[in-house]
Amino acid sequence: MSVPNVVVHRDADMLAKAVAARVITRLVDAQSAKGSASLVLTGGTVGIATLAEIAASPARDAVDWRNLDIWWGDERFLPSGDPERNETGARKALLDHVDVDEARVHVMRGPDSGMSAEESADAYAEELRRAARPEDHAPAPAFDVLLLGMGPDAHVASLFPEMPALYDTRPAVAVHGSPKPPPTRISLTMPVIQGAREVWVVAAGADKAGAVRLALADDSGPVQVPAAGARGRQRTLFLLDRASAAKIPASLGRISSP
Ligand SMILES: O=C1O[C@H](COP(=O)(O)O)[C@@H](O)[C@H](O)[C@H]1O
Repeated sequence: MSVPNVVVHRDADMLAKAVAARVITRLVDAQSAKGSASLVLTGGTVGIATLAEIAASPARDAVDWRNLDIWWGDERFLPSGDPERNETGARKALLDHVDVDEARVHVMRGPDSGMSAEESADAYAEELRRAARPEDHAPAPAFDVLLLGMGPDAHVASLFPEMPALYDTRPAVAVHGSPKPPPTRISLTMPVIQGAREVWVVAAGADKAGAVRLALADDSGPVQVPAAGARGRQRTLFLLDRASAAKIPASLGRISSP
């Protein structure tokens, strides 16, 4: 697993713009190297703002959108089209504006599919297994970029502190009793997150400062601090605004943009 690098931007708006530019560059590089790329989306405030900035970027069509697999780190278990679904936010902000191949948009199904949360998680786990290649050495693809938002409680995806999903080794799981509404969710598990080539944790706002500090502390464990387990195989980035970076110890290296 890689050691996190921290990059701090002026504010949430600049953060979303800068992450959007990074996503575009990383996808273009991956597609140049191997023809296609994979991107895992997150919900949440900065996550969706980043997608809107990708859509607004003049460089957005440098990405070959049809040669991209799109996955989600988590989903709120709500019917298709519900405004609280991460999928709905992602479609509105980005996917409705670019020429994606629907067959490569891997949504986590909601209750309108007729599936229970467990069945939906199992179906997603199966889809991940089918997409994994032998060189991934895992029951899920080694995603090029896996984006994660983070809550003030340090949750990432729908992995909340101390909850059973944090011990699960299946690729995807149903989460019940989420402390953040809605209570039922589907989430990738920690081994799948840690199997991604690059994990980028994106956070903004003073309410996240304590969680950011804990997520970067050497002595935090992922059961109490799920974001402390958010590490990629090759690269981990914590992409922050100044407010969320305010409690990081001065001794921890970081790059600050103007
Ligand atoms: O519920 C969720 O929350 C987190 C963080 O959201 P934010 O609004 O505090 O940025 C998000 O990463 C996750 O995907 C989502 O389902």
